[in-house]
Amino acid sequence: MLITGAELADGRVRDVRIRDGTIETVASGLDPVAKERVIDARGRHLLPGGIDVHVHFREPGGSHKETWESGSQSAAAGGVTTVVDQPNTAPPTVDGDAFDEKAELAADASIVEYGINGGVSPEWDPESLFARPLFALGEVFLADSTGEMGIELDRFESALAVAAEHDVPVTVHAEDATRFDPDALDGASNGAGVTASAEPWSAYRTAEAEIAAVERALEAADRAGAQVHIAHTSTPEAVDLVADTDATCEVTPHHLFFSRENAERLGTFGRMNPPLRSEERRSALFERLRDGAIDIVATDHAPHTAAEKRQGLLDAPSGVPGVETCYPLLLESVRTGNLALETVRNAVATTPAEVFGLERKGRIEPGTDADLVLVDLTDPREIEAAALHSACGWTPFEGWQGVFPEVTILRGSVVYERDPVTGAASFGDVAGGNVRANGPR
Ligand SMILES: NC(=O)N[C@@H](CC(=O)O)C(=O)O
Ligand SMILES: [Zn+2]
Ligand SMILES: [Zn+2]
Repeated sequence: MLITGAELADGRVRDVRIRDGTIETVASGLDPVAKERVIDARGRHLLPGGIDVHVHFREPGGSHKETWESGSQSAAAGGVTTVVDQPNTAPPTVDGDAFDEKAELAADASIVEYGINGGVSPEWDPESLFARPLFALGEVFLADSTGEMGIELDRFESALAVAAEHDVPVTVHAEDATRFDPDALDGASNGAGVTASAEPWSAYRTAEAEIAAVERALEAADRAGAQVHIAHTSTPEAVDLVADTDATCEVTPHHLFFSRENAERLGTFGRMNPPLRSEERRSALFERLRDGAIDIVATDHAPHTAAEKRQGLLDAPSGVPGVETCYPLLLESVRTGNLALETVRNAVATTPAEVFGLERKGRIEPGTDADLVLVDLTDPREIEAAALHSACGWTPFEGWQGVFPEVTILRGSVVYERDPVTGAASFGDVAGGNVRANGPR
């Protein structure tokens, strides 16, 4: 395949030749060879496929919310070519058998590359788990969230030690439940079918609870000599704590674009852990992304059905979908001049690949996997749930603008294409693989 005349994130205009799933040449003036598919990319940008290190595709056990098929289609349609699935499934991915069950589902249905994380719980079996090609350990929950997998500090410290021994990174859900404010939930509307404001949820799961948990997680990781990555960091204070260490952090699109000021309108669709923060913290978080102080944007794609979310605030599950709207929302911020394109490319692809050791991914260079996204930065579209592919059928970003992929390519094959005229989506006959498939770590 030859992609001609594409602009790269650094502004160079290049032709890119792909052979056997790998980028062979990035140069100017390449001519097509016989029978080669040519994609004329003039006027468009070619970016590395997104690497979303934090998704919940819900299988096994939660396929009414999402499946590997629907979740990976949603990823491909949003320009994401590698996802990392979290362990709070049913059964939780806390032993070798549960890993194997999930790995089989992913191998059968995922149209993007995937990593499968191992989980930590009182029942976890590190021996059988670490005998599998784990992507990472985590998210390790320091407070309960969906799936009630919260663990105590001593178990966290022993998990860090095992992970360090196996040289496996650890992703941490850092909230300290002892610093939640349960009084904030008094009187929270719990009427079924009432989309109560999410505001009490933000008052309950306080910013201080995140900051304290991040501090403790960083100290424990330092003591254990483990590589730690802080999941869905929602406060600038926590980002700054991480910046002072060799740990890494991620922020989600919902914490970059929504704040407590949206809690009323979103109702229970705005309930997630950690919760929405103040507008002041949101804008400070966005500023840190703009200034390159945030390593990674990951979505914490956490679909629940609309019916599940339409319960009262105390009963609705936490979490919002995001894998299909992440790259588009960030590219819209580039189009409107709020983010640099290289910042977005780094946060969505290059840095996740570096942090998690995916040497062949995240960059458009000879010798890397041809995981690519073609976008027209002059052509934003309205985000509509009906046009998205997650099984949950809704998005908190309904009505927002996003720059969506025209073509998504996985290891040299077209995995997703949008008809330029009708906008209809088509998915290629492509199977994603386990990015740690080189056997047990
Ligand atoms: N973020 C959420 O609010 N929910 C996530 C779990 C998690 O990431 O805590 C989920 O799996 O639903
Ligand atoms: Zn979490
Ligand atoms: Zn999560």
